[in-house]
Amino acid sequence: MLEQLDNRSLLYLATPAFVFASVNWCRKHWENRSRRPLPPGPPCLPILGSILSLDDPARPWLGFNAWKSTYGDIIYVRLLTKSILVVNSEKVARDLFELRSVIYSDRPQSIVYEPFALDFNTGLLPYGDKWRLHRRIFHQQFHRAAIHTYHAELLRGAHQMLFNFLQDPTNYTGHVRMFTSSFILSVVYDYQPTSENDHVVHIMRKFMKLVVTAVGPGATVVIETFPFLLQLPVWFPGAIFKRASVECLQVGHDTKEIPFQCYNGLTQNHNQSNGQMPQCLVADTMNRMRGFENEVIEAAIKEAACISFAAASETTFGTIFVFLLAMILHPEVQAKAQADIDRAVGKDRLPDFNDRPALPYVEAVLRETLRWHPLFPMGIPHATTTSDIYKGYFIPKGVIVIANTWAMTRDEQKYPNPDEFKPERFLHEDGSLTSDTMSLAFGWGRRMCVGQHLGDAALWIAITSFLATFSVHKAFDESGEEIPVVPKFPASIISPPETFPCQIVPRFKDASVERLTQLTGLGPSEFINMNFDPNADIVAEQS
Ligand code: HEM
Repeated sequence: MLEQLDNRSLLYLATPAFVFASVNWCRKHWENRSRRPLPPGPPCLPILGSILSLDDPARPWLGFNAWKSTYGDIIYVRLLTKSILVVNSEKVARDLFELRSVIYSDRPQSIVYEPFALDFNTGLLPYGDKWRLHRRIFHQQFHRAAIHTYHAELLRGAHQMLFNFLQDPTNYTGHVRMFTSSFILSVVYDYQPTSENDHVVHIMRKFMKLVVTAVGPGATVVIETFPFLLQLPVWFPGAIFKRASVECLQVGHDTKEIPFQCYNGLTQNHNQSNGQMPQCLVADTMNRMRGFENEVIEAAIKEAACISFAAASETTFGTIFVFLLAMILHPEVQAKAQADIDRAVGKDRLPDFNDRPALPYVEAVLRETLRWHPLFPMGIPHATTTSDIYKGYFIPKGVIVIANTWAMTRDEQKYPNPDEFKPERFLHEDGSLTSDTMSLAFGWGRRMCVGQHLGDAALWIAITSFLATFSVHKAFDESGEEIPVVPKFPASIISPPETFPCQIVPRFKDASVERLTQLTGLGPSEFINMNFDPNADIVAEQS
C-alpha cells in the first residue's frame, strides 16, 4: 500500500502529523516547565491522605501549627479526598489573600449546600456576581464610617444586658445571647425581640442548630461519598439525611421570610404612626435600590439580612464568652481593666463610645481576647480560582486554602508565651496601644469579615459596660470550696468555650435597680427580660 503512495501524498500526511507531535511535545514541555513542585507537606497515604499524621483530626489547626516547624509557613496536604493549602503565617496570608486576591477569594463548594439551604450563605458563596451583590449590601451598611449610626442601639442593648445580669446573674448565657441576638435584629430589621423566647430569635436559632447537626464534617463526607442518600424518599427506612434536608429547606425558607414579614409589619406601623421609615439594613438597602427592584435584588436583601443574624450573633456571643472565661482565670487583668474605666469614666456614669480612646487597657483586653482563643481558629476556608506559582511552588486551581489563624496567634516571635492571656502585649511601655489591631481574627483579603466594624463595636460596648458594673469570679460549691474552671473548647470550625460555673457580682455602690436606672437612663419598662422584679436588690461586691 505504501509503495502506491507517491512522495507528494506522503508529504501531505507527514506534515500534519509532525505539526501535531511538535505541538504536543511543546505543550507537555511547557506544562512540565511550569508545573513546579507542590509546597512541602506530611507523608500521604492512598485514600486517607495525611489524616493519620494529625494528632487530633477534629482540631486540624493544632496539627497544622505543629507541622510548621517541619514544613514551614505554607504546607500542602491531602486529608481524605480534599487537597488543602495551609497558610501558617501572616506574611504568606498577606501575599496570597491580599496581593493576589483575584486568585485566592473563592470558597470551596460542596453538594450539601443546596439541599441544606446553605447555598445563600454569603460566607460560602462562590466568588461571583451573587457574592458581589451580597457583599455590596453588607458593605454599604457596615463600613467603618457607618458604624456610629448604631452606637445608640448597641449602648441600649448593652445596658439591657446589665439589667438582666442584675436580675438573674445565674442565667448569664441567656443574657449574653439576648444581647447578641437583639442588637443584630435591630440593626438589620429594626426589630426588637421581647424575650429570650421571641419567635424570630427562635426560628433563626432553630435553623442554625439544624444545619450544624445535619451537616457536620462527618455527615458531609458521607453525603459527598454517597450522594444517592439524598435521592431516597423521606419515608425510606434510614433516610436520615433526606429528612434532615427537607427540614433544613423548610426552616431555611422561614428564616428568610418570617423576619422579613415582621419588618414589613413594623414599617406599616411606622408609616401610620409618624410617616418615617425605620433605619436598618433592610430599609436602607431597599431605599438605595429603588428604581432597580427585581427578584434577584429582593432575594439578595432577604438573604443578606438573614445571614447577618447567624454571622453576627454566634461570633459576638462566642467572643464575649472567651472574654468572661479570661476574666475568671485572670482576676488581676479584670481589676486592672476596671481601674482603667474608673479612672477615665468615674463611677457616676457608665462608659459610652466617646470614652473609647481614653481606655487603652480595655482595648488591649479586647484584642487579647480575639488573639488568645480566636473564634475561627482556621478562618473560613478560601479556594483558588486559577492555578498559581508562589515562591517556586505550584498551587493548583480549586485547592482549598486555609488561613491558619491559630498558628498566626501562636507566633512566638510576635506573641511570646502565646498561651498566656496578657493584654500588655498590645501596649507600649508608656501605656499607649501598639498598631496591632488583631484584624487577622476577622480574616483576609476580599473575603474578610464584612461585619468586622459592627462586631468590634458590639464587643467593645458589651465588655466595657460589663467591666464598669460587674465582676465575674469563680463559683463556690456547697462546702464553700472554689469550683475550678477548666477551659473547654469544642472541636468545630467556630469554637466558643463551653459554659463554666461562675458568679457574676455587681460592683457599683447600692447595687439596686434604681441605681442602674440612674446610671443607664433606661426605665424598667424598657427591659427585655420581662420576668423582672424591680424591688429585688442584690448585695454589691465590697470594693
Ligand atoms: C466577633 C465578631 C466576628 C468575628 C470574629 C468574625 C470573623 C469572621 C471571619 C474569620 C470570617 C471569614 C473571613 C475570611 O474568609 O477570610 C468572617 C466572614 C464573614 N462575616 Fe464575620 N465575624 C464577626 C462578626 C460579624 C458580624 C457582626 C457580621 C454582620 C453582618 C459578620 C458577617 C460576616 C460575613 C457576611 C462573612 C462572609 C464574608 C465573605 O465570605 O465574603 N461577621 N467573619
